[in-house]
Amino acid sequence: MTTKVKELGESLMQQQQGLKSCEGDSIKVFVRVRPLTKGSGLTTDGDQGQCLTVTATNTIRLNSKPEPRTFIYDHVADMETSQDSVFSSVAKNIVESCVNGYNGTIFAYGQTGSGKTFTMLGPSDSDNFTDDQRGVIPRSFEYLFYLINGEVERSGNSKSFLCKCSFIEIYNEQIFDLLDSASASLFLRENIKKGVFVEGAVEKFVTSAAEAYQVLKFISMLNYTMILYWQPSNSRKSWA
Ligand SMILES: Nc1ncnc2c1ncn2[C@@H]1O[C@H](COP(=O)(O)OP(=O)(O)OP(=O)(O)O)[C@@H](O)[C@H]1O
Repeated sequence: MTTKVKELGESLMQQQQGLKSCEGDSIKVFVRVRPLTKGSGLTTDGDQGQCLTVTATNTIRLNSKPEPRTFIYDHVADMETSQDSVFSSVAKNIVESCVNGYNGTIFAYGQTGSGKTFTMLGPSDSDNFTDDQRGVIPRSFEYLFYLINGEVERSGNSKSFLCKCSFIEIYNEQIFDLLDSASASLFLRENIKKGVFVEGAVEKFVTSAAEAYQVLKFISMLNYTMILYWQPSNSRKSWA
């Protein structure tokens, strides 16, 4: 337990040092503390002392020895925080900005079993488009199309939106198209009109949250794990 607390402390320290170098608030860091679920090997095994405590909506106290340490983030979700509440604090503003013409990224990072897939997609054994526990991605699809439909209605159909989605995997510093498993690795390009883009990646047109979710389901059926960033050396992966 002590080693675990030390490792966690070092990891939190590194994250905080990274934060200090970020100017302004265009990058926000949210922490979610996952519950100790039965059967996952992540219970406290009789030792009821938890290695950290959420002391405020933006603060974690690490119960380290000899002194506890406090870390501050933009937002901290505790073990009881619902999927809906995580969506509201993490993704809602980004989806709204997106409809107003700004780029946005939501990136989940954490060690294996820490809850990235649960947070981003939902429980592994459910239909994550209808489940109450569905995660940030299906909720973002729904909210995006809710906002789009509202805009179109308010404009008396004079406004229209075009939505396309791509799914790519970055593995060993190569980019692969998950919507075209036959394609060779792709290249990242940049131009004035499009900004940064992946040349040749398949783009699927979608007109509703349900359609966007069907594309996501297609990827899952192919047994891909939607890994957009992968560090094979320590088997950590991230969702974006
Ligand atoms: N906040 C939570 N509430 C309830 N269960 C959770 C929560 N977070 C994670 N879990 C459960 O913990 C287990 C591991 O979570 P998950 O698969 O999301 O981790 P991961 O970070 O994606 O792991 P990996 O990197 O190995 O794929 C799953 O059974 C998931 O349902």
